[in-house]
Amino acid sequence: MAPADDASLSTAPDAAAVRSLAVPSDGAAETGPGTVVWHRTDLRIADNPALAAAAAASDRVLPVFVFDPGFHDERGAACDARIEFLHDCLRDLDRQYRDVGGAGLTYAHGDPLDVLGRFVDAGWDVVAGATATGRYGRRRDDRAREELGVRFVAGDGLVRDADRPRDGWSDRVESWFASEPFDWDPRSVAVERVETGVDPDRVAGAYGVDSTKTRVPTGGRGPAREKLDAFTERIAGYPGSISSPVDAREGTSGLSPYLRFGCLSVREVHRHVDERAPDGRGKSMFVSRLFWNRHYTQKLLDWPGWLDEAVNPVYRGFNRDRHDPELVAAWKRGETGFPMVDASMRCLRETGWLNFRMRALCASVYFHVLQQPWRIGADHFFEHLIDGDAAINYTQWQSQCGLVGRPGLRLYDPRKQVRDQDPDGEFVTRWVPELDPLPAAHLDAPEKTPLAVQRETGVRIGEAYPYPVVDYEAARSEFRDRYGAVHGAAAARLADEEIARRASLSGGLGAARTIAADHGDARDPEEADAATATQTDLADFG
Ligand SMILES: Cc1cc2nc3c(=O)[nH]c(=O)nc-3n(C[C@H](O)[C@H](O)[C@H](O)COP(=O)(O)OP(=O)(O)OC[C@H]3O[C@@H](n4cnc5c(N)ncnc54)[C@H](O)[C@@H]3O)c2cc1C
Repeated sequence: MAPADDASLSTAPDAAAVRSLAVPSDGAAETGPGTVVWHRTDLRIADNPALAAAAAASDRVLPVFVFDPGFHDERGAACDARIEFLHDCLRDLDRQYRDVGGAGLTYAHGDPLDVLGRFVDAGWDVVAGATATGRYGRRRDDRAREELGVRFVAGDGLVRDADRPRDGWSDRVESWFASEPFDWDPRSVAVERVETGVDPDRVAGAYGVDSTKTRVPTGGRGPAREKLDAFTERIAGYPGSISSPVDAREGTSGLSPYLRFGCLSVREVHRHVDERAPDGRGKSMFVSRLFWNRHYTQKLLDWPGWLDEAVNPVYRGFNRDRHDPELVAAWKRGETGFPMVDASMRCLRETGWLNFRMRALCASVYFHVLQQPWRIGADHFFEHLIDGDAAINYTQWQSQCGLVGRPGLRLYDPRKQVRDQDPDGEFVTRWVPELDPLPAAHLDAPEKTPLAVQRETGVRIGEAYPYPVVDYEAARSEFRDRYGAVHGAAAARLADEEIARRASLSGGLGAARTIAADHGDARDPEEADAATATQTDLADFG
């Protein structure tokens, strides 16, 4: 997005406004004016560890969201639709505070350290929920802790207090799911607010936020609860609707953007489904996804480098020498000549959402077939996904590409995905309308359509729609050779404790050592066709 009149938004609130917040006359001055709750990705007042801690510590809390120019200006990695979704969530958070009798949410703007520093100078304490972040966020939070004394409150189910976080991890997460939510009593604290002149509309105007995406859900806790209720009703149909990109749109929960911005806590979702959904496969599969959410987030907590470089050093720079900007552009635009990939990439760009299988397919074709550097692809996803969550997106990309060094590379065949997941061509022709006149039988590989059919339907491959940008079989086999040549070395590196820790496998260091022992230095990686491979089961989180 282009900043429109960024200059009109200075750092706010200014120090005078912060000082002007009246200090209560009841002696609270001795303990300071109160506690600021710095909201980040926890845009709710229920089951919020930082808010509960603030309310326990002070009679006055002041909830703040800081619009950080680094997120909103040209350095920001989020598409406008994700920012608009965030803005919905913030308006909703403001309402949540008002609904319980508080004054609402304070919208601040500027470098969070500058903004929070003004409160600290005026005597306020600051608390925030601890979150898993990449290196930038970790540096920011470290500075906030060291320079301003910000207290980061854990309570998101991730393991922070153990030398080996993966030992007994699933038991700990399970007991966190079962534990009581964080609570606070709005009648026992005054929720304060300071007027800053900043609000989501002004920020949108100042930074030129204006999304062109369609079908983007409305952010906020209200819409999130509606989705959760509706999904709980239809959960029995969940297993049958996960894989097809058409069925998944209405069949999976649609909760990912709400979980990403913390409109609901993962624990709240777990509890709701546990208590209200009928027992069965749908429920157990869904609950295992909530574990995956925590599993991938734990990975980023364990190593902030996931966003920047391959977790296994052997794969650092893999595909870099093959970087071809035209191939990357064709993938981004949805013009690769592989209809399922093209439909998915156009759908991602227009709606900001794809189901798991299509995300995995696009990542696989990008890295294994087009053989392009993984980070560019992962960044593109992260930009366009409404649920773009650094912790899940980059770790999933590395897993799907095979950068960890585990055996069992998942190579998705884009043509098989059409036959299996979209046999009538509904998804493909919705997003690649130029193929609509072709009989569905040719949609898996339009380039093989007999010329007579091309003439008859007017769909000339090479004109109306491109030939595949690479020869699929040749590229796949070449990738296997290149990958296989170094996989043994990569697996062997998992014996290195430092690498094993950062890989943060669900089975801990033991699992990493077993892979190194069984597969280290092997000549060929084991391969599993993703179309038949099953994903990690809940039982694997031991
Ligand atoms: C390359 C790639 C990138 C991805 N990037 C993201 C991302 O940025 N943000 C994101 O939330 N999910 C991401 N996912 C995981 C998954 O595709 C989405 O969570 C899911 O499609 C969201 O739709 P839903 O909420 O309807 O899912 P549901 O099937 O209803 O699942 C419920 C919740 O479980 C969690 N979940 C489901 N599948 C996974 C998974 N495989 N890994 C981790 N958590 C999971 C999510 O929080 C999701 O909202 C990615 C997957 C891949 C392969």
